[in-house]
Amino acid sequence: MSARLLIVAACALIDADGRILIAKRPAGKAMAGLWEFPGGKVEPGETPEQTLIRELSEELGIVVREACLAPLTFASHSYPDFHLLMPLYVCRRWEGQVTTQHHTELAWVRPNKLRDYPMPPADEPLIPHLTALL
Ligand SMILES: Nc1nc2c([nH]c(=O)n2[C@H]2C[C@H](O)[C@@H](COP(=O)(O)OP(=O)(O)OP(=O)(O)O)O2)c(=O)[nH]1
Ligand SMILES: [Mg+2]
Repeated sequence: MSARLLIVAACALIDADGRILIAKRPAGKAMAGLWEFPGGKVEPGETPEQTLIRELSEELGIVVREACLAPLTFASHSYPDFHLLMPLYVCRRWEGQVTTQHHTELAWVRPNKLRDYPMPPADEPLIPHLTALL
């Protein structure tokens, strides 16, 4: 069996208090209502870092520099219709105010509270990496 491989770049923004930004996926999209790390599909010709700079601007209205994106870990998860490969970056420095341009809701959450927010199944193995980091 072979599934389409989808590469999605995602980012955990971390604030000065060590809280992580998660965002509720909008209604009408796959996995609506689940909490995710902002980001999106890596488009043809993009590096994952370029994808994140674009997506964080589109989705949150902030400006992120490539030097401020640090790779942390990745998710590799088979959904029924595709296989998700999702590098997760962390970012502690950005310009502008985080605002919702796309998601239903945003939350700044301590790593030990992430399990209170339902996330896509691909994301669950990422949580211990964030707990270890912070
Ligand atoms: N951004 C993001 N996507 C995730 C996470 N976990 C997870 O399974 N996904 C899945 C959901 C989607 O099937 C896929 C792509 O995410 P997306 O909807 O953000 O893609 P995108 O921003 O490019 O949006 P669009 O062009 O489809 O509107 O990755 C996560 O933590 N963050
Ligand atoms: Mg997205």
